[in-house]
Amino acid sequence: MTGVAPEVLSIAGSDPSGGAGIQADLKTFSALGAYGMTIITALTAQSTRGVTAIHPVPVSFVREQFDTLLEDIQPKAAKIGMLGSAELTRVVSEYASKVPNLILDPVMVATSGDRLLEESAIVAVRDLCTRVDLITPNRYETAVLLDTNPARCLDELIDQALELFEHGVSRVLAKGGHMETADGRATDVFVDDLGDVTLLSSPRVNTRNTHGTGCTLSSAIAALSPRAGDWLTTIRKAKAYLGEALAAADALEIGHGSGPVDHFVRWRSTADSTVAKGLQQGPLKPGELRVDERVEISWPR
Ligand SMILES: Nc1ncnc2c1ncn2[C@@H]1O[C@H](COP(=O)(O)OP(=O)(O)OP(=O)(O)O)[C@@H](O)[C@H]1O
Ligand SMILES: Cc1ncc(CO)c(N)n1
Repeated sequence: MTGVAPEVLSIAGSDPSGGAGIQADLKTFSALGAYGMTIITALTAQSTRGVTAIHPVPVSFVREQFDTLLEDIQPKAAKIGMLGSAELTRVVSEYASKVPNLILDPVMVATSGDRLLEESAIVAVRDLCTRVDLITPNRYETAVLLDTNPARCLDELIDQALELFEHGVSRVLAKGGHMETADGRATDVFVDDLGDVTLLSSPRVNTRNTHGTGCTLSSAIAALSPRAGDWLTTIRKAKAYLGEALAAADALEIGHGSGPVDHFVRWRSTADSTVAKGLQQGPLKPGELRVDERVEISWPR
């Protein structure tokens, strides 16, 4: 049965501050018109300032969540975020073949610098990378997956993304959010299933409020993948959405650390003329709110 909103699943950890993890994923799914569902792998005690504790969900209960959900609902796409441990990574791997359009964000460290994946889980994460349709590692995660040093420039990031592809990963989006480039842009490297490389570059938003950008991007790709067409188009649309959410992040004023992006920027800028006006008049030029292109969905529906 196909309804008005594709069923999209987030397999991830909880962030009580609402900017990353399953909370960010559900907001992103909703903002982009998908029907969001979750399988929770871990609870974190976390704020915009950092992570103070992690409480993993028992492996048997993660299995129970999968079995119960999949008996009833077939997701049209899913994203995998925080896994925490090797055992949880292996359990999620068992279910990888049951979900189409599967995206793995190999979360290792939070924006605050706190570890979210045990060192001993890396081998299992490498194996999971070869069982999904797309992986979205940042510069640091790309290096850990390859057991090498983080790329110092775009050329090195391209080489590393291609190396992951050669190791049997279907598609790679190596994110350059953490890399300083001379042109001051945020550039990601996409390697498609034929090994062809496309650079996706967007204006760098000058903000410290980047908590959950990685979660938001992988969720946006999942939310759009059942409808947007090919992977490159889907990723472009997801980056466009994230660019707008990032550009509006400062206006949210949430927390005292690295705050979240504004997942509902599109709703706000159409529904609330005061915010729309603020966005136009803020430090950003209006044209910079658009990254590559807009997603062709109207909101509110
Ligand atoms: N300041 C910025 N301006 C514009 N785009 C950005 C900025 N920072 C990150 N991005 C983009 O956001 C996406 C996420 O990239 P990033 O490298 O920050 O991922 P991440 O480290 O996994 O995120 P997180 O901080 O949530 O763990 C990428 O597409 C990247 O290019
Ligand atoms: C639960 C969770 N998942 C992922 C991230 C990465 O941003 C985070 N900070 N928290």
